[in-house]
Amino acid sequence: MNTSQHPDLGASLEQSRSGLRDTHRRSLMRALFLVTGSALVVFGCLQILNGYIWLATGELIASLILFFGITRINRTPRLQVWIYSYLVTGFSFALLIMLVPEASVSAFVWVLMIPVLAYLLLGKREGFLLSAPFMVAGCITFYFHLEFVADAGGVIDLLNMVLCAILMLGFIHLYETRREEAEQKLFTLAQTDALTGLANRANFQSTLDRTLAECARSGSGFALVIMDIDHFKVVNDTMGHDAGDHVLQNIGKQLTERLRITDAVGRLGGEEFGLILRDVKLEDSFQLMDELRQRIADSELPYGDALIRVTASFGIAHYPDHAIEAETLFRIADRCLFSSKRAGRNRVARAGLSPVKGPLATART
Ligand SMILES: Nc1nc2c(ncn2[C@@H]2O[C@H](COP(=O)(O)OP(=O)(O)OP(=O)(O)O)[C@@H](O)[C@H]2O)c(=O)[nH]1
Repeated sequence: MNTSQHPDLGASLEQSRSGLRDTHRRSLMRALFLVTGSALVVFGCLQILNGYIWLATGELIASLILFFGITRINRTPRLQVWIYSYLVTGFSFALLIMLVPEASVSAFVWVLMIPVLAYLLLGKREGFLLSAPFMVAGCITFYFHLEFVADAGGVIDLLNMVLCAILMLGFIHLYETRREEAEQKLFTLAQTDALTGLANRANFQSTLDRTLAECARSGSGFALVIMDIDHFKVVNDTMGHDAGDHVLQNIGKQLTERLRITDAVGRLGGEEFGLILRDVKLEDSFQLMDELRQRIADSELPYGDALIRVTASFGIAHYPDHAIEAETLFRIADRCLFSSKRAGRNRVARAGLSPVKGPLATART
């Protein structure tokens, strides 16, 4: 049964593991393109004044590519390719500058920017894999650049650089790990009903929308079921709210245990649950729900010294037999549920047919 590992949630988490969310990554890339593109124009002009025509040409061409990138980055489906191209070229270029014998010591501060950009744009795993080798290469280049590493001043410079690079990488790694965990927790909370652990209404609705789209493509059918516990108020009023909560949790468990992994269950609110049964015919979904109804009616739930018995009513709408839109399916299933309740409760009703009679509802302690 598919609840907490909701595919939409999975996709969101996958995006979260790539560093910033897509829209933020695009904004950051645009800002980076603008800043580096402009800086390259300035550097290019300075190189011309210094007489380094080839270097100036390279920098000006790179700045043109970056300005072109600003116009593309918002719409490109290949965001990851753009990010990798930018980071690998940028980091390699920074290393190249550091390798030039006349390079200023200040050029090496860019080594510390490597993990910041890589983690923000690629997330923890890929960010580490990309930044670690470039940072090591930067530190080694710095070592050779110092030349007089044997004297105390050189050793201090080298240690400052290495320590700062390690701390930078470590802190960013820790920060990104915590951020991913917090985001994962928030996603789960936002999509889950806290009491039962099932998908909440919004999560269930998006599963229904996705199921509709998939079934429209594959041509298969599914059933939307709305289930409501009968006279649930009596349980709350006679045994207390905690007993009511206990019943809701137990019913949630019974539903998830009985259904297939490809099916979905959610708590729509109060004592109402929603079920999506994939690849079933109307008649089969009816049989399955009647079996579930009987199982709920037969079970006795221990609570303290008492045994609680409840019954439930069901309404079924079938895609595509009854409707092909989520809203209409919901309306039909709801109408069927209402007719089950009106006919005496503890029943299953499907659209187009009259409710099938079952034994009367009971709530007994
Ligand atoms: N314990 C508990 N009770 C809840 C929760 N959410 C809603 N309820 C209660 O569920 C009850 C629903 O009552 P009604 O809407 O009258 O429905 P019912 O008593 O089940 O009657 P029918 O649906 O007509 O069979 C109310 O007493 C609500 O307070 C919850 O999270 N926990």
